[in-house]
Amino acid sequence: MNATESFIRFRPADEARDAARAPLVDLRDIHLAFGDNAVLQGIDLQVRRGEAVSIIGPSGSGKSTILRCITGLLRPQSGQIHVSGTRVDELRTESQLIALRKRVGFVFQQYNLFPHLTVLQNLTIAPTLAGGVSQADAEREARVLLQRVRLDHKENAYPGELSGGQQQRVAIARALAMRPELILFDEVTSALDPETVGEVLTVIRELVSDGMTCVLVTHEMRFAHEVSDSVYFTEAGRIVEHGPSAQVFEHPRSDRTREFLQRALGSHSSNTHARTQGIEAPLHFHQLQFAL
Ligand SMILES: Nc1ncnc2c1ncn2[C@@H]1O[C@H](COP(=O)(O)OP(=O)(O)OP(=O)(O)O)[C@@H](O)[C@H]1O
Repeated sequence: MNATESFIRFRPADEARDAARAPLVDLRDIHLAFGDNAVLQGIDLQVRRGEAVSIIGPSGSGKSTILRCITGLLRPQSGQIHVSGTRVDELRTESQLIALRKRVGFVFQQYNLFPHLTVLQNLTIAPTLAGGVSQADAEREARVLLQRVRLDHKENAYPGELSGGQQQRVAIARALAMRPELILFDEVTSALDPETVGEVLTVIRELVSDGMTCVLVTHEMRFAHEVSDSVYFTEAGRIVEHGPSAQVFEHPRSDRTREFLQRALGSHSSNTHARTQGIEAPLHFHQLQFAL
């Protein structure tokens, strides 16, 4: 695979065959408590390469905690976490955790951009400092990624000069700049004005359709239904239901899932299709490879 292909992240056939055998993310019987608050009580969760997986459920049910375990920010009291062949729950040193986080992108509700750096500098700083990429290559890739999230005209702007949706798209591009194997999205639209939610969802939808492995914690139920290959419904630290998106959303087996979805979909006025009209025509990685 040459540098361009690796950056674009198409999945060759042999990788797809390997992926069918071993999940990229594999959580087995995870237990985690904060003091006497048992937050995760036997979580089993798998994500295959190229899959989009959503974790949905009531507030406080442990969704964000699961993501933080995957990226090594939290260590469970028991259970195993495998990410791309690494036993995350056994990592001990800071350098091991940094190496993991280069491979696992994490986009939060808060954008956490460096306010004193331009958009382009926000994208190049980690690849050049931690990724061993030359400044010229980092800038070239950053510009492609900014085109990818339709912010190429903002490369010299500072985060404070951007809308929330634009800042979140920079945060997604910054995660991509590390060439992660997967990206975790933790309620990335929750803090946005309604009119900018659609532009962020459009970017995520395109990543999913281009084969980026994604784990989404979201309250955007219609979006989760649309983009996910599989869905986990959590309640009180347990997986109550898991299955293909169509099954969980259209034919939930558990009464709790059904009740939750009725409430969430009923009370949520968003219309995914309407909300994704926020930005111009989709631009895909396979188009961008010619720009590299
Ligand atoms: N650092 C922490 N210290 C103590 N308790 C915590 C910590 N982080 C999370 N919790 C608790 O763990 C539980 C699960 O939190 P978590 O954020 O994973 O839920 P969630 O399903 O993502 O909720 P929401 O949808 O509201 O974001 C909650 O009871 C929360 O208060």
